[in-house]
Amino acid sequence: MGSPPNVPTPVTPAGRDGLAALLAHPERAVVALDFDGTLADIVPDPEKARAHDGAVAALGRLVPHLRAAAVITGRPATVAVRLGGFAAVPGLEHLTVLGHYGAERWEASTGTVHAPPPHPGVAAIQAELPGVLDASGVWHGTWVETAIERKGGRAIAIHTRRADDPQGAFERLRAPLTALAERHGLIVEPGRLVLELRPPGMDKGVALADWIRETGASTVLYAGDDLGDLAAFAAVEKLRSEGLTGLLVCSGSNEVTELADRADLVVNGPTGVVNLLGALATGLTEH
Ligand SMILES: O=P(O)(O)OC[C@H]1O[C@H](O[C@H]2O[C@H](CO)[C@@H](O)[C@H](O)[C@H]2O)[C@H](O)[C@@H](O)[C@@H]1O
Repeated sequence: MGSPPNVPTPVTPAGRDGLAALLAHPERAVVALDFDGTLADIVPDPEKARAHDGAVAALGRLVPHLRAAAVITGRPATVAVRLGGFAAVPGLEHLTVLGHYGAERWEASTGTVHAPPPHPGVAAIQAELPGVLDASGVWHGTWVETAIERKGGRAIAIHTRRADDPQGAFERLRAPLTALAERHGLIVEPGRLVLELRPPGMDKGVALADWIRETGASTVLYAGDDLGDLAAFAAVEKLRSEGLTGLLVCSGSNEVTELADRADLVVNGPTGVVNLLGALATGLTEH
């Protein structure tokens, strides 16, 4: 099957193979997508993020053609389900949402979440955090009132998007928050104007590779926008070296460039991702 109309051509041979395999045998292919910045536009208040217009509808049309689909996100799984509107959607009856970088798992088929016990370091960090932030020299102004995202007690994210100098605040907080995380056995996951303190031992690459293995798929499309997605990109690159076919899609932004350099296809943010998903769905439906 040639590429359907409105499906952009990947710039790499491996990406073109991945796309061709997905179109030829969608029943052997899986699609995995990041949430913030990929399926949802970046907004100043994390609680106000929502799936981009048409995202859920496009997924609802595409996913029934596929072996499986997943959202892999740094958000708690239930938060992504709520903000994305992924529950009880026709076509998404078997969607999987892997939250907290893969540590949590929500299944649309049952509505249940599996999660490990919270890491004790998170509570300890929560207690020490005000002192560390006060000592940073940037922790003042109205932005601080909404900058801490508690993430269900399983991680803590400090957002600088609403600071007067977002990048400056990010840089100034990075070292003290890294030291704080390390004191309590956590790691710092840097993202788009966010520093997240979270338990080690899981990342989107491990989560994606395990899930692909579980589905038995031979082709994967992965789309992401942020540094946390690099592990998933690396996992797809490794699986490709072992014979799997795959298409790496970057949801492009001017905040993060690292993924664009490694992607087979760069699209214009969540709008471009939704257009791609919709065009794939249309192509597979009309085939
Ligand atoms: O893995 P993701 O689904 O991409 O989640 C990563 C982090 O995304 C969220 O923060 C980002 O989106 C916010 C809403 O648009 C934005 O305000 C913030 O600047 C971005 O970094 C989320 O709030 C974090 O908890 C996630 O870890």
